[in-house]
Amino acid sequence: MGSGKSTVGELLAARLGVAFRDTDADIVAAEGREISDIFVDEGEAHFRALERAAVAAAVAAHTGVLALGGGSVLDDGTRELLGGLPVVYLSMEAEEAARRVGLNQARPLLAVNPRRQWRELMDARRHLYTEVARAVVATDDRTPAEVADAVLDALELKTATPGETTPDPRQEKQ
Ligand SMILES: Nc1ncnc2c1ncn2[C@@H]1O[C@H](COP(=O)(O)OP(=O)(O)O)[C@@H](O)[C@H]1O
Ligand SMILES: O=C(O)C1=C[C@@H](OP(=O)(O)O)[C@@H](O)[C@H](O)C1
Ligand SMILES: [Mg+2]
Repeated sequence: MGSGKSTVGELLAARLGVAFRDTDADIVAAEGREISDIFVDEGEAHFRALERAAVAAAVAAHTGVLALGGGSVLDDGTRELLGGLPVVYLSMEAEEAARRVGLNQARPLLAVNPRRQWRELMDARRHLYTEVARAVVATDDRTPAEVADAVLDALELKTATPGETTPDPRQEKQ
């Protein structure tokens, strides 16, 4: 959570000239409510069932860049579906995670003690991210645009507009 899957995924799709999709956004759109509300109303197990279906639908139908939620790899079937696909694990250290998502209420699994919860989740999941990943890209000291460039390098992908660097959305807003 917070490594930049949604942010970098969108930039990467723009660089490649392909569509972007995010399974969390698919779930929110289909359910008509926020992820935190799904967790509160029906619990994590229900969210995981929605997520499993959302990932399967997106992997079957989508051509382009797909951002998953950080817990989707917990599902055995999902990890199988990802086998053979160019999956990128965006990594970062706990300190950076706390800076990025520590005060953000949108992630129910980090609601109480973000730094500790993030560490515990990573300790339980790191091997799963490594298992499904074709490439691992560290994000700590990189802007989202630099992460997108590193992903392109790691997967040896060509951009739709060669020679152009990815614009940094935070700079564009100023
Ligand atoms: N490389 C980065 N450097 C600094 N902040 C980042 C970086 N990547 C993402 N962020 C910020 O961190 C937060 C979480 O990013 P997000 O893309 O939602 O992560 P994820 O989808 O992996 O949970 C957002 O506020 C985003 O702007
Ligand atoms: O890691 C997790 O268990 C989760 C990650 C979130 O997505 P991001 O990884 O995009 O933050 C979201 O799916 C939900 O809050 C649960
Ligand atoms: Mg996300």
